[in-house]
Amino acid sequence: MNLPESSTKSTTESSTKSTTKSDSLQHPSPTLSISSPSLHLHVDIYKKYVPSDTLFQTILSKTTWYRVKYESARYKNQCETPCYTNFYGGVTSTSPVTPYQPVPDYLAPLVAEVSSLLNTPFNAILLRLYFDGSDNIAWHTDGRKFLGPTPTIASLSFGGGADFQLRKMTDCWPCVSTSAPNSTGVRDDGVDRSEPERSLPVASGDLLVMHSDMQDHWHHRVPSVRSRLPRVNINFRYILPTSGDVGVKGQETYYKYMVYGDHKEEWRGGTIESFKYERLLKVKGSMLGHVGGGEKRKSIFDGASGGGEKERKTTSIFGSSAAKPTSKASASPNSAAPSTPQTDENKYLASNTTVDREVWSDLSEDIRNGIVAEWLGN
Ligand SMILES: O=C(O)CCC(=O)C(=O)O
Ligand SMILES: [Fe+2]
Repeated sequence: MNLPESSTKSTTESSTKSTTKSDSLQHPSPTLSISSPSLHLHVDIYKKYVPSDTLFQTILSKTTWYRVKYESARYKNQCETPCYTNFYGGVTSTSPVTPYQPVPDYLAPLVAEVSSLLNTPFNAILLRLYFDGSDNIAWHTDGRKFLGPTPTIASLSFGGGADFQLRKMTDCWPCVSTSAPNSTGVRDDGVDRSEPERSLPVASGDLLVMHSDMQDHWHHRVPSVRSRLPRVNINFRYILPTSGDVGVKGQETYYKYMVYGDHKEEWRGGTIESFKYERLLKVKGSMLGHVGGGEKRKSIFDGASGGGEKERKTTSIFGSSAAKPTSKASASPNSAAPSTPQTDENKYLASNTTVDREVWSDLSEDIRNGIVAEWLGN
């Protein structure tokens, strides 16, 4: 928030998304914009959008978290969501049957600021607490009818870093169908295996935005990792007020899977199990001990992506792939030994797995494009 205007926007293929709004003087430009209409891939990243950890601490101390339990209609078994959640807002606060919790006062200015930045009047937020590295969210799309055809989804991270991963779909779940234009006629899982997965490291304060038609073509997830410091994610959604019953039902679904699961009445009665961060720390805190003196960020290349799946080729723009010899920036990050000249390029390559906003901005256009092109698999 209120980042200086010095950050430089980098785009590939096209830069159709305008950031030159009338109030752009107050808003930062994305640190990085991925815009590939042919791949339907549209991601903007604002590194360190929130520069301090104050808000993170406030969220941790104030939020009531739920670990939602429900019976899966598909698998007919008891499920528990794989991280702690809560949900606020939505289109209606008046219906006696529709659940609604107002956005807390201390988060309202943030919602207003992100709404203004992205020109989207977000009216709902979804909070997730990944207490440790085992908490995760599986492959999914955020596309829902009541969010409109090309929803802008903003995702703000605090605390421990994570790999935000993307995989291309031939026809996005849940609408996998044999009648899709590019369907082979065989019903499959809809994953486009010809396209490498992407992995974007996100750190505390980073705002990641998916927009345009991306939810129809890409899944995303945050996999388990061997260790991670507690991480909070705020996801900003705009439920269309005009979406009528569909919107109200959609809102209810969010509350079901983020708040009360199959225990709506207990929630209403105030007896559903909930968690405060302090309590979690007391009960589970010792497990964080093995994180040791600090969190170890792992790139997907060293097999720490977790999730128990067979890994496919994944590229990382901020991680070690940036050091692969497909661009001028071909030295290994570790090769930035003391004797290496401290050029911007070398500083970038030496900069761990997280891009340094200043260094990235200072890289020449062709190096940035080379790295982005590599990330896109071009
Ligand atoms: O934690 C994240 O970065 C992503 C969360 C997410 O995808 C969601 O809430 O839909
Ligand atoms: Fe999501």
